[in-house]
Amino acid sequence: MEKPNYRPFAPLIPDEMIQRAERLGAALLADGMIGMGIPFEGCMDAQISPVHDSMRIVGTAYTVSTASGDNLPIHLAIYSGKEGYVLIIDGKGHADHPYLGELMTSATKAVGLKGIVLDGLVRDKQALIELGLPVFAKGFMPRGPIKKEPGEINTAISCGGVTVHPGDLIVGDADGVVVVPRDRIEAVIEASEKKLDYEEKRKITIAEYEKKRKQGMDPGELAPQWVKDKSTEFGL
Ligand SMILES: O=C([O-])CC(=O)C(=O)O
Ligand SMILES: [Mg+2]
Repeated sequence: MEKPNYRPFAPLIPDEMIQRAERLGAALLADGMIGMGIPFEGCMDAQISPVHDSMRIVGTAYTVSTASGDNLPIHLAIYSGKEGYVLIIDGKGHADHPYLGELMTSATKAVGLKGIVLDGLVRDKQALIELGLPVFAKGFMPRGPIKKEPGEINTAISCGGVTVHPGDLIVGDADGVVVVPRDRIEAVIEASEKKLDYEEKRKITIAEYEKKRKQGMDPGELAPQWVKDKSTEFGL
């Protein structure tokens, strides 16, 4: 029998980059990908959402490919999992069975993996919330999974409409999941940090405007420069 396509782990993304990405979150990283030619700014399909809004994940991609509700490859990937990686599962959007639940998520947590992103369904929702390990999926179903084929591990996959290579940066939070290609991480983080500076300044301007207005003072202008430029362009 032909050996399954199981590849070695990509190196972990350095801690310094992980910490910078943690401060940014999914939306700012998606902004950082604007204009870089990365399809859909690396954003997975909106149906892939956290089991609980408080769940946040930042880590290095460890990929699995499977289909038709078959969770055998996911079991095999979990038990050879390593600390610091995020399990990214291409479940082909299968909607007739869930792929995993409480036991597999506890095992994922036990081996030190940072969480799970799955293009498919899960079960045991309440237990997953209590476990607290970040799990991102397309929804829930109580039915049992299937166990059949070995699938693939650590190959390039598609998850939520985005290509994911082992070693890519994965960031998920209440807004959804973004994938930053490995060779673009530094450039994307730098662009996202610039956007964060802009947003922090903008929040101060908005708060000052509100305070002055409430105190009966002239609050000045609220529209940012780019809106004023657009207004001029349209003769407003
Ligand atoms: O039974 C399974 O394979 C999936 C599941 O519910 C669990 O991981 O708890
Ligand atoms: Mg279960």
